[in-house]
Amino acid sequence: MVRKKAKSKRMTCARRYKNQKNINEHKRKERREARKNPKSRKLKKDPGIPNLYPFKDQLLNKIEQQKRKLEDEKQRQKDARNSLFNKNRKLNFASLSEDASKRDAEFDNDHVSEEEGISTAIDAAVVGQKDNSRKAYYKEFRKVLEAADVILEVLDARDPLGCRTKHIEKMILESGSTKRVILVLNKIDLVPRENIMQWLIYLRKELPTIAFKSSTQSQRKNLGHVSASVSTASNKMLQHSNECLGADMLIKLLKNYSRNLNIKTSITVGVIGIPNVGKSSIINSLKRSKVCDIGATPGLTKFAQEIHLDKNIKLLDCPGIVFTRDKNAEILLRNCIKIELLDDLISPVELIVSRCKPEQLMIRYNVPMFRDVNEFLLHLARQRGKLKHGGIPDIDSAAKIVLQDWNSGKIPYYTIPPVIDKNNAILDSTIVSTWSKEFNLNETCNEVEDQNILSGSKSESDFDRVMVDSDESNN
Ligand SMILES: Nc1nc2c(ncn2[C@@H]2O[C@H](COP(=O)(O)OP(=O)(O)OP(=O)(O)O)[C@@H](O)[C@H]2O)c(=O)[nH]1
Repeated sequence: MVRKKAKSKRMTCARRYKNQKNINEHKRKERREARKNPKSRKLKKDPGIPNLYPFKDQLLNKIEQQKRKLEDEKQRQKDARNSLFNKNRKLNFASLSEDASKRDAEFDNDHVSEEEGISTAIDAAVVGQKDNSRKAYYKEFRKVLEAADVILEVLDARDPLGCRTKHIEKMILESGSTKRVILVLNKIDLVPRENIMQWLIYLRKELPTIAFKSSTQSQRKNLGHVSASVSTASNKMLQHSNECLGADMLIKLLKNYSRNLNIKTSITVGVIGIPNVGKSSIINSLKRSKVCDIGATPGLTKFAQEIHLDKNIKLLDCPGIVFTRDKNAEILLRNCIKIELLDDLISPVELIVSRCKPEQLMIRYNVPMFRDVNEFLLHLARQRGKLKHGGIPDIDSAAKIVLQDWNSGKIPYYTIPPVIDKNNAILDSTIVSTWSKEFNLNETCNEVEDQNILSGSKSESDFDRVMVDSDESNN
């Protein structure tokens, strides 16, 4: 029997193109229809098991049992993970200390004596947050701490004490190791210059401190530096510039240290601080190119990253860590916890509203007079079109807007340093004088250089300010 030859499906190009065009047109039409009538896009609801099905009860029981079994299994795995982690935590200390002992035996001894303090930190870093990655961040943080010769502790100039981790500083300094700590007061463009000067005086009583503004330029390479030696007049023009300020002074300090200690190889400089203070931005500014990812979301840096600034200086970027279990409104205002992880968005906004003048918020958000935070958020939600089904104002979305503005500096705020109390000082005041020679502090970090850096920044009279109490109790 002769088999009939199958008909070829080949067609002319013209026909194929025409078919494709028709298909595209059809899909476009479907999309348009779906946009016009979103309900039609919804998946059909599962009708469930029909009542007439004779074994409905048995089937439902079986499903229920399976569900319960699955939940039990999940809980069991969770418990096992937790107990394993608790067991490992102590081991981690031992192994980390072992590494440290290779570098510096004394550091290790003190570290063990500080176990209580660090344990609190690790608890804080791991427990009580929905973000479990903090455990990994803490490990990276320890690595940086142990590898660094000089540690740059980055503080947000708007609330330096709120960002400071004094127990870590104390642990490093009292370990008797040769590690040095420099405080970097970043984001000075968000604070009036008089206030920065006050903070520099306050902080320099305990540790070398420099004022810094990271570059916020968007290009990948050739990020600009402004030298402190440029004239005051031209610096004034930099008031709104995106270029970096203070990099020269910082590099000079590090080079002085390397030269004075006659270090032939490179020095390792660890950059630490709570999330979002600008650690990665500082590294990018020093390197003059975008070598680290930066962004307004806290917790962007996830691993320690090594960057070679030049043959003498190696920088280590570090994930930011919050050293407290507490999640009170004060801490939330430091932008160190992701807004998405907050259970209560209203309390921090309430704190902001209580600190701002009502007129300030009314002008900024173009809302009418309000009596309390709820009324303010209702106005704002309506004004910004943040509405839920049925036109109900979405106050959570409105609260997010306010928190984002607070953190990005659109609502300007700053803190005043407390009165210097020698009896209350945690760090020994002799530290600065001892280190002064190593860093040539008197030559590099003096008032004239500071004035040069700050001459372009805004003065107190230009600020419609919000005053915040300087609170370090949570660190
Ligand atoms: N205005 C201003 N903004 C800055 C400055 N430095 C950093 N920022 C901004 O602050 C935000 C956080 O900067 P990052 O460098 O990502 O901060 P980080 O400390 O590395 O953050 P994590 O990776 O979360 O630990 C970014 O939106 C930066 O643009 C500064 O000097 N001035």
